[in-house]
Amino acid sequence: MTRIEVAPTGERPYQVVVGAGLLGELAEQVAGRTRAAVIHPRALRATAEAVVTDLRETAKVEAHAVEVPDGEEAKQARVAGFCWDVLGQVGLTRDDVVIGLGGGATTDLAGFVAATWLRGVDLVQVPTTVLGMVDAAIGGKTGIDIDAGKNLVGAFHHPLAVFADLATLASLPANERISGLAEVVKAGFIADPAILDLLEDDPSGLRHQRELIERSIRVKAAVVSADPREAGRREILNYGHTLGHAIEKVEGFSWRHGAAVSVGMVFAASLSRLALGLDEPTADRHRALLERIGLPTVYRADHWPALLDAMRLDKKSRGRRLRFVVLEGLGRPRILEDPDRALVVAAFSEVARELSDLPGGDER
Ligand SMILES: NC(=O)c1ccc[n+]([C@@H]2O[C@H](COP(=O)([O-])OP(=O)(O)OC[C@H]3O[C@@H](n4cnc5c(N)ncnc54)[C@H](O)[C@@H]3O)[C@@H](O)[C@H]2O)c1
Ligand SMILES: O=C(O)C(=O)C[C@@H](O)[C@H](O)[C@H](O)COP(=O)(O)O
Ligand SMILES: [Zn+2]
Repeated sequence: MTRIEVAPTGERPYQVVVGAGLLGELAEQVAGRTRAAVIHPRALRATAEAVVTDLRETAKVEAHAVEVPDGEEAKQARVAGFCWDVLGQVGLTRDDVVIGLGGGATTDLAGFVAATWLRGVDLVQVPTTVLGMVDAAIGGKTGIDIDAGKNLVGAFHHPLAVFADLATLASLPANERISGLAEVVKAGFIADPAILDLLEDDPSGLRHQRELIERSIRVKAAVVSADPREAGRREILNYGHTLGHAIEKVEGFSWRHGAAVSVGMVFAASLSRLALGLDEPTADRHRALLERIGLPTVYRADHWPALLDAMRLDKKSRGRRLRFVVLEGLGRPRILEDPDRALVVAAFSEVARELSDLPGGDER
């Protein structure tokens, strides 16, 4: 078992525990509470039942399963409302705890519910996807989507602990694992290039899975510890996300997050080359690696006006100015303020394809 500390300035420090079979650890964490609400997606009903039984029998906690839709469908105001109603019915108090069990969509929702219920109750995150383990469950960003865009409503609310149980990944579909690898690649380009070497050695991410997960967690833990509320440095975790989130919005949240971020990183690498002179081998390494992993690297050209509109509501924007995370070099991210529009269009043209030239299949 590995324990990685997150020590956000001004907040209580907590651990990300990585291992296989962490139910006992979870029971120990919540023992002493009266109630726990385990928010989980439909796909994890059996796992949630096992967790609830264990919490009741081992930790003597009155645990309740709260089932929400799978994936992004859960990140909606009406689903948060459903969860609040259930918490009201079971009488969850400020001494009790919300547990987010699932992928990033579930942990984002559960975190938001915990942040808002009674103006904030304790939260424990149990990510069950690669993406949730390396990114979403850590760092306290919680939220939901609205028609105007991705994650536009939310709160910062750090968990008490994160239990990344590698055994849960056994049932994860391959396309979800691949989507999660996009955030692993992001961690590689912005902070830890050894991650890129490991993925180039085995693009499935399976042979080096544990090392990839732990290295990515360390990147995220270091960044959010230094800047828990995104006053500055934390923005680097948004590499590839300005265009990525816009794609998710324009596609009605039907694309996987990692797939959208993958296209967004190829775009950001092109912008880095055009605006800052990022060296070509590093820029080209993005597309080459993401394609080998099986992630998309192109997007339909005709959606550019809608993407631009969506990017204006990105949380990094200030007034009318767009801001992007770009690379000066490998592992050297920075913010690019209000770049010349011609450069942004030129970078987009490198990922843009006519509809007839787009690959078929379920690339998203
Ligand atoms: N808060 C943050 O810092 C942060 C960081 C990165 C991403 N995110 C968010 O995370 C979300 C994406 O998360 P995700 O990629 O984990 O996808 P997801 O939560 O949508 O899960 C993908 C699918 O896999 C199912 N699933 C989850 N665990 C499973 C398992 N072990 N076995 C079988 N099926 C399982 C889910 O029910 C869902 O259908 C996006 O909404 C994104 O915005 C948040
Ligand atoms: O933790 C962060 O900070 C991130 O930006 C991590 C991202 O991978 C993640 O997708 C996050 O939800 C994006 O946040 P947002 O503030 O751009 O909505
Ligand atoms: Zn992300």
